[in-house]
Amino acid sequence: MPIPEEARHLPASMDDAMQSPEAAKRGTNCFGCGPTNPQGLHLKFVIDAADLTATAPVNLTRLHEGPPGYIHGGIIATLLDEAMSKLNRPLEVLAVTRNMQVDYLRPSPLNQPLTLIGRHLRREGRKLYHQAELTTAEGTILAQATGLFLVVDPAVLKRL
Ligand SMILES: CCCCC/C=C\C/C=C\C/C=C\C/C=C\CCCC(=O)SCCNC(=O)CCNC(=O)[C@H](O)C(C)(C)COP(=O)(O)OP(=O)(O)OC[C@H]1O[C@@H](n2cnc3c(N)ncnc32)[C@H](O)[C@@H]1OP(=O)(O)O
Repeated sequence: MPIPEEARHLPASMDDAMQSPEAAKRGTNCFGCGPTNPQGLHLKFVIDAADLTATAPVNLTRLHEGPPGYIHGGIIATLLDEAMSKLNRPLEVLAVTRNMQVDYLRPSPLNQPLTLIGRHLRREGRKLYHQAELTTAEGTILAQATGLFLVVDPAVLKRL
């Protein structure tokens, strides 16, 4: 399966490196957004390259339950991390999470349409500062995170 646009973490300049069948197989297996990962969250992001945001609808079931009726906190952190990581492509960088801080403001319900959004705040050299939120359909913020992502040399891909 070719890697769909919403499942890409790499800058467009690296698309050629992801053409081989093996790279495409690995590139569709991300736990957050990979369409072929049977255990994955299958998030589908829309990227706004002008605003530098990545937005995805979320509606999880008991498979990801923590407190009864609510999303597990570790899964919430995953959602927020994933939303921030999606900013690689509009920023034209390869970057990975170095540090993130999560604030769980309210319990995040299962079986309800929620919105996940990642936003780029600023860049200082190879340090990218991002922010992400999980909100209700009405816009109430349930959880938020700030993240430090570090730009890495695209040559690391060859070593993996
Ligand atoms: C992890 C694999 C790496 C290879 C990636 C290749 C392909 C990846 C493909 C797609 C990539 C994108 C995402 C796909 C997957 C999932 C999506 C979700 C995102 C993730 O799930 S992604 C996985 C989790 N992620 C990691 O697995 C990172 C493990 N990690 C490392 O691989 C190293 O850590 C690295 C290379 C990042 C940096 O290593 P390094 O040696 O180059 O950098 P160093 O340590 O020198 O720090 C540099 C400057 O950051 C400052 N600094 C550090 N910590 C700070 C803090 N807390 N607050 C403020 N500043 C801080 C220092 O103070 C220094 O600052 P200064 O330069 O000013 O002195």
